[in-house]
Amino acid sequence: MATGSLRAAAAATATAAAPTQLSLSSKLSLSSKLPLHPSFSVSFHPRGGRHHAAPLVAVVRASVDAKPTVLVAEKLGEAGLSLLKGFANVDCSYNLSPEELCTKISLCDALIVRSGTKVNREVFESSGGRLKVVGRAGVGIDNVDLSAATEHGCLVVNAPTANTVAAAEHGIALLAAMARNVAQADASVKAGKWQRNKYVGVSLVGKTLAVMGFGKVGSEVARRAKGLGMHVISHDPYAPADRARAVGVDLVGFDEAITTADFISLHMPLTPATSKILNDETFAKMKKGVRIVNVARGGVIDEEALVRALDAGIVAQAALDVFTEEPPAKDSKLVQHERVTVTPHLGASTMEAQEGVAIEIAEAVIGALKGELAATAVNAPMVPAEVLTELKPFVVLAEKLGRLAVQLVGGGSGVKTIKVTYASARAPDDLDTRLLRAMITKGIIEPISNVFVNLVNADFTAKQRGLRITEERVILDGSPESPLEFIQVQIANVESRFASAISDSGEITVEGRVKDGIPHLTKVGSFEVDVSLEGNIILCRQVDQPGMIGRVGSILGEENVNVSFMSVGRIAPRKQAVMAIGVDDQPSKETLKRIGDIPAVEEFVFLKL
Ligand SMILES: NC(=O)c1ccc[n+]([C@@H]2O[C@H](COP(=O)([O-])OP(=O)(O)OC[C@H]3O[C@@H](n4cnc5c(N)ncnc54)[C@H](O)[C@@H]3O)[C@@H](O)[C@H]2O)c1
Ligand SMILES: O=C(O)[C@H](O)COP(=O)(O)O
Repeated sequence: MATGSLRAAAAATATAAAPTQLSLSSKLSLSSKLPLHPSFSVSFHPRGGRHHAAPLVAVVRASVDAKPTVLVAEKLGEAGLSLLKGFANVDCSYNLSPEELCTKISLCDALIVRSGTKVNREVFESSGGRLKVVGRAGVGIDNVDLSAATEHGCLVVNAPTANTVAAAEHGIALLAAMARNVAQADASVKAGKWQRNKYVGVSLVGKTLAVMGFGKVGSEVARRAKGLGMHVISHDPYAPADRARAVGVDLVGFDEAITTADFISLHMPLTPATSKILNDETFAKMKKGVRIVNVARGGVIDEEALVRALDAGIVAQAALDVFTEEPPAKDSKLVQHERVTVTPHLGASTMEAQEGVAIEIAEAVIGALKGELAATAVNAPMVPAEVLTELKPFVVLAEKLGRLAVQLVGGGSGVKTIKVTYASARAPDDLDTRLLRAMITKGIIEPISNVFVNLVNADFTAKQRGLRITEERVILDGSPESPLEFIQVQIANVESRFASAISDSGEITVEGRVKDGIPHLTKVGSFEVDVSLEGNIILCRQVDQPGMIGRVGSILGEENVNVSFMSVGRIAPRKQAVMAIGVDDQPSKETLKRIGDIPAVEEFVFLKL
């Protein structure tokens, strides 16, 4: 095999149907050079973030001559708007009907929404591939169809931190207001009444509060409730117990939480698992007289069941900021219920939070449009920023190897099985290959389709096209300074336009390395070559004999085709050899014919990078 002694071969195998969600769109790409789509280029900039891991994002940079257009479909803070205006054409169109949104979206590169706009599949389909980023100016992304976004290669980013405190404060406000009947008493006084006995409340101190979902908002609510003298427990199957313990909160099971609580405050996302998690069955288990606060999502409560539980006296009171349908029907029994306090989804609505969210989302959207990594990507895999930095040249290598391998396929058997081998001195779990796999997929699919592949949609697209990509690790001896020694891409069960590209084991095989930061092709079939992967490549198989390099070189020179690199790999002197020639320009058909006509040339192929 290639350089480096093998300590052990073969490790983890993965397929294209990997756990991350990935998909595609036009004019989105990951490579630093995109000859097919010259108006967009992409770069990788590791960006430190609040999180230890920065996501790998399919990102785009608009060309200098074309300012991107950002549609802001819901009210956004001024600070965010002015950031956006410094970079893009900004169209603030609020209260669009679904039809109007679908019409406008085909003219937009990015869309910014809050929770009031449904970004459904139709929106992505209507964008005609132009929409590259959806920015959710807030946390919950349940109004964005993530599968459709992924399938269309559209990145979704959110603003997950700037409204946390506002939501927690609103939860506490509702908790206290509910316990002391503030809203009902206020309405009563304004109606000219003075009902001091009717609005006797309950105290919070010493009561048990169950925080359902110990994430950003839930933990802030817990901290504040502790300050009010409440006994706080929490249910969150995914939260680390030590983080809860640090706040003085015990994590408990779902049933324990709902059966022991005097107050239940909901702070989990709306997912299939949490949908209607409070229902007839669970209300029946609660303490009689329990009080419920919901500043998460309306859908986590079965609202009809809540009305029944209120009427049955199981639930004494509820305070709700969010509803299954927003706005709820005017005659909603729940909203009109005497013991229910409601607000119109105001959790994030403080001046401070809205300015913060606007800046957070504007930065994320601009960053994504510029080709930077988005720290808040929702539908792209997460890989630590430092890993991205060191993988950058291998990312380019990976795409180019994919591009070369697929162009070597001939006949009509169809590409189905791709094997990628990563040779590295790193331990298997110390090399994240998702980005590399995505780029190989891009390299393989783009030359043979009109599909544009990026990190968001690579695995999805591969799966859709029935490509089976297996990954194998070769563990090399030596210094693990560099993340990778070489990458080998093999396409099995196919014929080749260039028979010499078929290795002894029967697959089209190309292998490459990074030398001084530049990707090189170092093996074709069983032939060792060395040509930098820049420009385009001519591969020639000939009988090894003096003067061949000169003859081919002079034909290219006469036709004004600039040669950047040449290398010959041979089995033995005077036997067959493969010459790899890097050329800056695309040679004309006549030029290629002249090369093919050289008597010693047995086969040749021109490959675009
Ligand atoms: N009303 C508002 O204006 C407003 C403002 C901000 C956030 N929110 C909503 O509040 C919720 C929480 O936001 P966040 O920023 O804290 O999110 P987060 O992701 O930081 O926290 C959510 C927590 O819920 C937990 N969780 C997931 N499934 C669960 C389950 N089945 N049972 C219990 N816990 C579960 C997760 O482990 C996580 O710790 C979201 O629904 C968000 O949309 C509403
Ligand atoms: O998920 C969120 O961030 C909150 O529900 C806020 O939604 P909003 O941006 O529509 O106020």
